[in-house]
Amino acid sequence: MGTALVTGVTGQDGGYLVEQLVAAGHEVHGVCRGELSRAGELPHLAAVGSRLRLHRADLRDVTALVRVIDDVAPDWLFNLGGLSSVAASWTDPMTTFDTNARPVIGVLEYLRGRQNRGERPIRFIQASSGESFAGGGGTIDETTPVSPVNPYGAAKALGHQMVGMYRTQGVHCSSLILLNHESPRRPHRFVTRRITAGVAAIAAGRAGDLTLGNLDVCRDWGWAPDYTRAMLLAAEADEPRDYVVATGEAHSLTDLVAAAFARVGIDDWERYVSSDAALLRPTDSAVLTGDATRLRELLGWAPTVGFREMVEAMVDTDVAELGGVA
Ligand SMILES: C[C@H]1O[C@H](OP(=O)(O)OP(=O)(O)OC[C@H]2O[C@@H](n3cnc4c(=O)[nH]c(N)nc43)[C@H](O)[C@@H]2O)[C@@H](O)[C@@H](O)C1=O
Repeated sequence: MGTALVTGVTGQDGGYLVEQLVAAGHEVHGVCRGELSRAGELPHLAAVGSRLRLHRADLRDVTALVRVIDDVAPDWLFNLGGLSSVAASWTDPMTTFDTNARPVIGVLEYLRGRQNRGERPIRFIQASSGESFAGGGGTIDETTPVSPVNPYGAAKALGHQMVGMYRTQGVHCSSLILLNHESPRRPHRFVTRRITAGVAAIAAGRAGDLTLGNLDVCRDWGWAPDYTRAMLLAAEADEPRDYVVATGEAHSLTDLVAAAFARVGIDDWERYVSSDAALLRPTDSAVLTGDATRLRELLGWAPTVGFREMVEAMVDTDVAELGGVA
């Protein structure tokens, strides 16, 4: 059994990864920015109890982060932390860079130093993003050139590229290029949860409409626990590599809205949905999907939850939270 250290432990992916690591019998440490007690109160983190040990460090303070890594000396370091919203990256590009790019460089430098000193190597898994490749449009694989269209994609692109460079220096580091991945733990600022929570509120009679941006965008929406399982597989693989993590299926936002309303028995959903120009993103790629052939063939990965099942699980959770359909 190994020891894992996870940054971004309070996020959607951090939580699922912790649960999977604990279930596999590993010792798990988590890094979080805020009060440790508040992180420990998240029900799914509280449920793993003493199998998870929390450490406080802000990713913007690379020295503090490296100190935690040095203290824990894990076998695997999963870097999932950082500002993850494309929309927010336009309002705070500096924090986007400081949390998504700078710590990656700092950590890789530390790992290279460890290796040069002959210390036990730590395997590094970086959560990269399909957004770093959005400029080309269409389907991305591991050979697609970097082409970000927003500060988030650019900051993540730098982290991804640094991983590739430090791999040439002998550091055991892999970059997982994650397409959109969702779950009932997805924060409400992301579109899937906005939709499923909005549909649940309409079904419960608590809201009259749902305001969205561009319904024509197509994305490759997968099930978040499948994506954290890919991270574990990459960590266990002897050879470090880049891997695209995606279902390979593109769905429009209209498909998603229709599937969510169908789950609560509403077919004439158009009358509930309106568009707000403030939610449009002019530089957005119309279509973004991924080809996970490498991950499937080399590591035997496959998604376990399809698009409709994912939407339904999210709607069901939101409906249950509101006490059911009116
Ligand atoms: C791969 C990437 O995936 C995620 O970033 P995202 O794609 O920006 O996620 P989202 O759910 O905010 O937008 C999805 C699409 O939906 C469109 N859209 C329409 N109407 C609304 C709307 O009303 N709200 C939002 N949020 N989006 C809307 C929006 O313009 C975009 O085309 C993160 O995990 C990120 O960390 C990451 O790496």
